[in-house]
Amino acid sequence: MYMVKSSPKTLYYMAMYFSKVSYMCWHFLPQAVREGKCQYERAFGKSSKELFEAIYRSEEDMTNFIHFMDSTWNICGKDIVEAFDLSEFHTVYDLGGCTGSLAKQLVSTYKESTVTIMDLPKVVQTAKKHFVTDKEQQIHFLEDFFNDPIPEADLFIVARIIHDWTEEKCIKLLTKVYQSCRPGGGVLIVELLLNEDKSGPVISQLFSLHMLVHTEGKERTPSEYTKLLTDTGFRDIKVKVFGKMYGAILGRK
Ligand SMILES: C[S@@+](CC[C@H](N)C(=O)[O-])C[C@H]1O[C@@H](n2cnc3c(N)ncnc32)[C@H](O)[C@@H]1O
Repeated sequence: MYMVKSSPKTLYYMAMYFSKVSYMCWHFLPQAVREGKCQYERAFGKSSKELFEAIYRSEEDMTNFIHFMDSTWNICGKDIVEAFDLSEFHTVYDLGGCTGSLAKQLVSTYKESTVTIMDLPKVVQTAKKHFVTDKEQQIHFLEDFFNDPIPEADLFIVARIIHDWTEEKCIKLLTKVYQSCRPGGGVLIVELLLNEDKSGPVISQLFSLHMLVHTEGKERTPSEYTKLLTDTGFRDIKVKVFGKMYGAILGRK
């Protein structure tokens, strides 16, 4: 079910990414801990100044990564979209929504909603060509969330985005989201959550190191996410911990 490439629940691409990319960066864990930074340059000789240029080093690397992203939500996307009742949010933006895997789960649960994905141009191109069919008319695409204006909407999804970036960039993005959010609208953060005292779960701790060796970010506790949201203007923060991999946090404007 999980290892065969053609299975609807395949984790083949995740295994390939971990063994071909993550493993190479983990090799430099001591340096990452000492320097507090990503190890792409040592592992692949590619500067990580533009993080996703390093992650998408080649067409093959990009395709593998976005397949890996896609596969997660085929397995646990339903839990995420049902964590809160999202039926009142009709215009939804999935920022860094990649192939549209979570967007598909959302529109299949909430028939009245449309989702626009904002992602980097080459991801958008590949997603349109290979992942989203013409039948999925509730799904649209736009580009760069850091540099382009984010249009007004009822709900913004930021799944596995905040954990990629520095505090400063997270604040910049969430402030933009707050400004584009309609009054009464919301933001849904989806991430692996650490216990408040950071004593676990082991999977979140491991992923926090994983983020250290190959991104600018880290995993956080529910109160750290709550603070990021309240600092950028959101209120009525609700947290849903499933006891599985990912948790969800909803903030309102
Ligand atoms: C860790 S992946 C998460 C993908 C997806 N949200 C998910 O949970 O499967 C981060 C995503 O952010 C996208 N991304 C990175 N920089 C971006 C930018 N400036 N504007 C839009 N998307 C960006 C990447 O291409 C990638 O799809």
